[in-house]
Amino acid sequence: MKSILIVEDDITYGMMLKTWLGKKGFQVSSVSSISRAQKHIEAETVDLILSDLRLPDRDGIDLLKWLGEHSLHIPLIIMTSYADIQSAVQAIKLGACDYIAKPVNPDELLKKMDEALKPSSAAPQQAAHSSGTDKAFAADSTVDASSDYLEGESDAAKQLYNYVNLVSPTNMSVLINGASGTGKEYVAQRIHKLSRRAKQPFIAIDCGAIPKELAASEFFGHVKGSFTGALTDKTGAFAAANGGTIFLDEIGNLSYEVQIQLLRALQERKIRPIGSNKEIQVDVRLVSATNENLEQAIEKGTFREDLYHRINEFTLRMPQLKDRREDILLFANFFLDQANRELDKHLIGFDEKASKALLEYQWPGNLRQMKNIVRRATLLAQDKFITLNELSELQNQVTPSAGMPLRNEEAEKQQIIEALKQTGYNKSRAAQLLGIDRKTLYNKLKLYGIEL
Ligand SMILES: Nc1ncnc2c1ncn2[C@@H]1O[C@H](COP(=O)(O)OP(=O)(O)OP(=O)(O)O)[C@@H](O)[C@H]1O
Repeated sequence: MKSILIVEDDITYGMMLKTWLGKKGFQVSSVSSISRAQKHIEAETVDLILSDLRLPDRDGIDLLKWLGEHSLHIPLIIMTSYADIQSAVQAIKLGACDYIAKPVNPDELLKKMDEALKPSSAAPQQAAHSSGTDKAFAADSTVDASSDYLEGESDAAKQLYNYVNLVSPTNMSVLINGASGTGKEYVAQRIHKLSRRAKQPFIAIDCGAIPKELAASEFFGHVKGSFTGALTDKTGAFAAANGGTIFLDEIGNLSYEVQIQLLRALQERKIRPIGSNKEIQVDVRLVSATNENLEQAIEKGTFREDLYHRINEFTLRMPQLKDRREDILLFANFFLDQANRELDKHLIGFDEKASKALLEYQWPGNLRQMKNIVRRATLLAQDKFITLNELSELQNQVTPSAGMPLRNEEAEKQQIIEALKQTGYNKSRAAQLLGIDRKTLYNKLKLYGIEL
């Protein structure tokens, strides 16, 4: 597999390019300055460099000169938003094999890369972006699968783990966005395991669970006597995670004051325990998770925009279980195996009706709910297979054409919301499920102020 180095200071653009080339079967690294590029080239094999022209420290031309001075014959394609002919000509004179104007046209780039890789390629017949190497790329992404972890085979899962594999080795702050129980913490651990920090600590903090007054001490530690109740010195999570990864779950729950302190710690890479006058240098990678819309929280003024940008250099969106149908039975059987081991049972699987019910259920609580339901069913099952009898929870969802009981307005509103969730917000199907026509559903959405 050919290895490509992208030198680009626009992180989002670099990441996009990296993802795309990764899918084409290249092994891609991305750095954002010339000095980092030099370090990378000294440490790793690079077959081709794609470099921006203007970078924060120096420009692509300097990189070319440096390569020449070090007799490194690595083909380099200049990418430039300022497709000015002068710089391009100068770059080519200095040994760049080509240049391409930004925004880059994908086909044109692939063609130029092909050209650039040809002369030095040891095995030219092995086209780097053939479907064969695409497969190799996918296979790479599943290495390290441990028995307590399942990725899934749906498109949504493949896309998610493609991103996880891309972002893990970087130092980027990752924000994992998704509904409760979708596996956000699992993904955070995965990012840590696949990073260079894997041997260092992974410290998880549930920001929703720590009392407001104690949050700063949890993060940064305190010295004995610094406040009532500080009976001993305490090491905060940042110091404990030094060299490793800190995972802040439900980050939207942090108070405004703690957000300010957190931002400072991230910007300056230094923390000061409460009551101490000594600052401690820390090197921590941040992964955060939320199930709320932080952009809305910013608009409401409850979440700081500057912190949001700090924690969100890369966003991962967790798919809901109902949107990864191909994975439902995989996970159900996986949780069954886990429960078998845990409860010392030997069930074989789910019978046909049970499997159908698993597939039809909407899983509002996602993987966590499924794991609990399967564990309970495993405990209850008398025979070799789990049947509908052990899956009574699955019967509680709104059933088709039940007709909507006009109990009270709140109950009706909740039922509409539930039906919408269960149908992936498809109004026609939700109306069907509720036993009312579409028009009535629209009227009720308006009446209850339900916005989609
Ligand atoms: N990929 C996976 N493979 C196997 N089990 C998983 C996977 N993802 C999640 N789980 C299981 O589902 C449960 C819920 O996952 P997790 O706690 O990561 O979800 P979450 O999105 O962080 O939830 P919350 O928002 O409620 O904190 C975990 O206890 C774990 O057992």
